[in-house]
Amino acid sequence: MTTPLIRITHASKTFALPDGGHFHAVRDVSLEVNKGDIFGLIGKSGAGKSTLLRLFNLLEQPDSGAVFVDGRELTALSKRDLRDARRNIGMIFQQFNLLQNATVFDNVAFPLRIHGGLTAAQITARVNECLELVELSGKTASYPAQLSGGQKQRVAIARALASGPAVLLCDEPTSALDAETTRALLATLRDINRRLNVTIVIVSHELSVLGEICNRVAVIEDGAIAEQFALDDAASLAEPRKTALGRELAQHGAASILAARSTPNNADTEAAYV
Ligand SMILES: Nc1ncnc2c1ncn2[C@@H]1O[C@H](COP(=O)(O)OP(=O)(O)OP(=O)(O)O)[C@@H](O)[C@H]1O
Repeated sequence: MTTPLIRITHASKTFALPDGGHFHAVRDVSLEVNKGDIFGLIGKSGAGKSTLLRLFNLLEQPDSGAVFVDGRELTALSKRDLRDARRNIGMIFQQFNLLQNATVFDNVAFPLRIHGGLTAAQITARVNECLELVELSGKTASYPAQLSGGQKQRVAIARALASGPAVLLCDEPTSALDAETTRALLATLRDINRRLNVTIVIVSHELSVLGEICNRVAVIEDGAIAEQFALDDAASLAEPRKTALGRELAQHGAASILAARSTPNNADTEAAYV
């Protein structure tokens, strides 16, 4: 049986507006993400995707509701314990958010140094391991300004993975990248998910991005989950969809399943067993 690694129950988030009013960015959202999932959040601009994602590691505090990650209720932790729990949740952003005056090595070492507990030799070994993972071993001494967008995002991924998290949150990770770099970055994320068993939650407004790597998606409309379904399951894809985005994603998923079936290896497997 699959276990939920992340569980959000009845979370809501309201922002105060300058005119004294309030804006409900997230409305009573409950969802579960299973261990090993690549879970996508899609929706129009302003639908509340990023705010919802930022509730996963409490970068935004919900007004009500609870957030559980890997068996701990984040919403019940002290500041100190939350800092500790966040080592289990890496995050990357659309604009990479690297330290501009630090080298690639120091950017990746940053979370390890602030959390303490590791020797300089252990930090060096871990940083090198993470940079190897994202194929940037040759760039340790470079500064962010000397890197391409794709390379910057790879440094951000290495930094997010440095503390060995179970979860990686990705907020529009490919929006600033061209199509080819996007494909390569998605392949890296898929590899991290499979090889390291890191559960990924990814926000995007690009259908092709989520269709490419997610096994499960939720469509966000007006701060709430309009629908969610599996993209890798033909039965789930065949069910009627409530939203236009859901319909398009389901078509994308169905096409991917068909394409996978018609690749020579799978055709051989089918021929051998059917
Ligand atoms: N700190 C804030 N204060 C006030 N309103 C906010 C704040 N953060 C977000 N909002 C509002 O909440 C709504 C949801 O924002 P959010 O960034 O979560 O949407 P999104 O679906 O990720 O959009 P996009 O795809 O454009 O990034 C928007 O209308 C936004 O203006």
